[in-house]
Amino acid sequence: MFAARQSFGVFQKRAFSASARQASKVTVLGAAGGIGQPLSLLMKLNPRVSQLALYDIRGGPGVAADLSHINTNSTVTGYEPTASGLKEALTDAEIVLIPAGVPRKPGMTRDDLFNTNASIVRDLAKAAADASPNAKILVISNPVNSTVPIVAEVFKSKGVYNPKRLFGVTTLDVVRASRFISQVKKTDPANEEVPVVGGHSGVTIVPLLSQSNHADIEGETRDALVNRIQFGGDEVVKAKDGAGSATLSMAFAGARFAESLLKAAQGVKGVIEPTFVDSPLYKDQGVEFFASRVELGPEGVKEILPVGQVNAYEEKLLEACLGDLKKNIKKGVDFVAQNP
Ligand SMILES: NC(=O)C1=CN([C@@H]2O[C@H](COP(=O)(O)OP(=O)(O)OC[C@H]3O[C@@H](n4cnc5c(N)ncnc54)[C@H](O)[C@@H]3O)[C@@H](O)[C@H]2O)C=CC1
Ligand SMILES: O=C([O-])CC(=O)C(=O)O
Repeated sequence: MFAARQSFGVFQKRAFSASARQASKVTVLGAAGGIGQPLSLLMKLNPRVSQLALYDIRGGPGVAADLSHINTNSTVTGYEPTASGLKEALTDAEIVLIPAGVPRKPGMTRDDLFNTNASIVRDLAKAAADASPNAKILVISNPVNSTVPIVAEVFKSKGVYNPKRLFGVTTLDVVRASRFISQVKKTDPANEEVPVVGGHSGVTIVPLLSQSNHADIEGETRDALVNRIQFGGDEVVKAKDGAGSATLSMAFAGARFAESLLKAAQGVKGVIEPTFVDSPLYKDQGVEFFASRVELGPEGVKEILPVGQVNAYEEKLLEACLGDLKKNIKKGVDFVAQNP
């Protein structure tokens, strides 16, 4: 008990000095949704955030009024679903989190969401390129493998694209990998880190168990674990039975990634997160975006770390990933070319 209280005190003290260092406005687009609400709550609890701007096509001001009663120092503002509301929400943002769009129902793939979510993300990206061209853009809306290239193309068309500031949020995959491996090995997930590279759907999700604490996992146990990490999203979609996909674990993961970016911006060194970015790693194979471990810095991406050594099994997983990923990326790029 004493140790727990003591570490809480240390956390509070560090958090206070961080918040005193720099004002950080965080904007959430899609803030009234299943992910948006708990994600906004976690941002309201983050002492590194000074201003929280909440926008949704419905319900933004209500969520903002509710959260604004929480006794942390940040201000919370909800915006009307108008062009000027969106512009105000985005102006001066350091971080823009985008969980706007429809979620899956059982039987759907993430790619089945493309027709609806592509135009939602394109339009929000246009507004962000105009109102907050220097913000770090964190794309949660699926299919991430395509929506991130959509944002890139929109920013390019407006002459404000900076690949260091665009991120597909794949943190949930590493959160799941850490939890699932700890269940297999009966360990504390706090001590389990499994790099997950590639993209964010099915076989494009490539867990590198050989780089975890348990490189010895083999055979059926390995196959089942890899499959569970790749299709963890489906597990939740099925259990929710038509009521959507992961929201609470995604809010946790999104808040972790935003916190890492804020930390790096506020001077903390050595912050590393896996994320889906404009990446040189497989460009020679025509794959422009790829998730890998990335060191974050004040500008966003500081250094994209290599995939590292993989075994023959993982080499095969990577092959399958790259084929699908290339198609998903092209679909996003083509969409903006055909529907500017
Ligand atoms: N990257 C990841 O790991 C994950 C991504 N997702 C994706 O996140 C997205 C959101 O999921 P949920 O929050 O569960 O859905 P939801 O339907 O509960 O919430 C989406 C919200 O977006 C809003 N919205 C729709 N169009 C908008 C627009 N043009 N501007 C602003 N807001 C708009 C809706 O009004 C709604 O409040 C889905 O596409 C889902 O597939 C979900 C889980 C994990
Ligand atoms: O599975 C989905 O549709 C939502 C998602 O991306 C995830 O939970 O990883």
